[in-house]
Amino acid sequence: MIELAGVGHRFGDWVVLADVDLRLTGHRIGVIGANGSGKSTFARLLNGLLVPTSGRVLVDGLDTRKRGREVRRRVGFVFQDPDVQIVMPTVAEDLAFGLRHRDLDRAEIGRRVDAALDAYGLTAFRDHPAHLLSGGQKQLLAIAAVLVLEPDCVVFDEPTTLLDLRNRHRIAKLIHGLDRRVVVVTHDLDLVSDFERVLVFDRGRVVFDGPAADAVAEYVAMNPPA
Ligand SMILES: Nc1ncnc2c1ncn2[C@@H]1O[C@H](COP(=O)(O)OP(=O)(O)OP(=O)(O)O)[C@@H](O)[C@H]1O
Repeated sequence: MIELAGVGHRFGDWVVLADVDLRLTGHRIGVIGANGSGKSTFARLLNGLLVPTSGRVLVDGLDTRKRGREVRRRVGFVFQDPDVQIVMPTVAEDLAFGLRHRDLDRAEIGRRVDAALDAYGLTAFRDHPAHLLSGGQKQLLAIAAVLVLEPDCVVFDEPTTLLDLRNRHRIAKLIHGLDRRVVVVTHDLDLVSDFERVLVFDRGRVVFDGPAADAVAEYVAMNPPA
């Protein structure tokens, strides 16, 4: 359970988020809204990548301000650009990286890496230099590297923006098939079109919170053609 209570965030004097009170229940939660409306900032608050300048974010009751490490074990984060997330030279090493900081022996790490390679269609690329993968493969690897750590919830910040249509479909399918809570920030309205809950952000506030079709209609109505 992720809960935001009286959350606000500013960068210097610039108010980016204000008065956000939410309980993130439900399996799939979309986040849409205009450029600069605070979506990415909101997403980063959910696993303590950022801590709010006012209010509290609690993950299973743990305050992100004090318990960031435990929070990040529960809530994984996938960045828009996989290049900022891929840290090791090869695909298998990158998948193993996060697992090394867990209390697991080498054999178990190997088993989990093999399972992740298989699950995400990356087995043929096991020893491939990660930086030479295609954009779509890199995004798959970045997602796999988060999922291999088995977080309860995964936050995606614009996961399809840099992808061609084929890879966009691939990532959309993967997100839809996940058996854990997902929070997806996106301008790709189709990606969240069947989510049970979509938040619409406008100038740092949540202005709508409801089923996808209604949220998208609200967002479209807020932005009529010029
Ligand atoms: N590190 C930072 N320092 C100062 N201002 C920032 C910082 N990060 C974001 N901002 C500002 O905060 C506001 C909200 O940014 P944010 O990235 O959360 O919006 P967004 O809704 O995700 O936008 P987009 O759809 O364009 O990605 C913007 O005005 C942005 O310029």
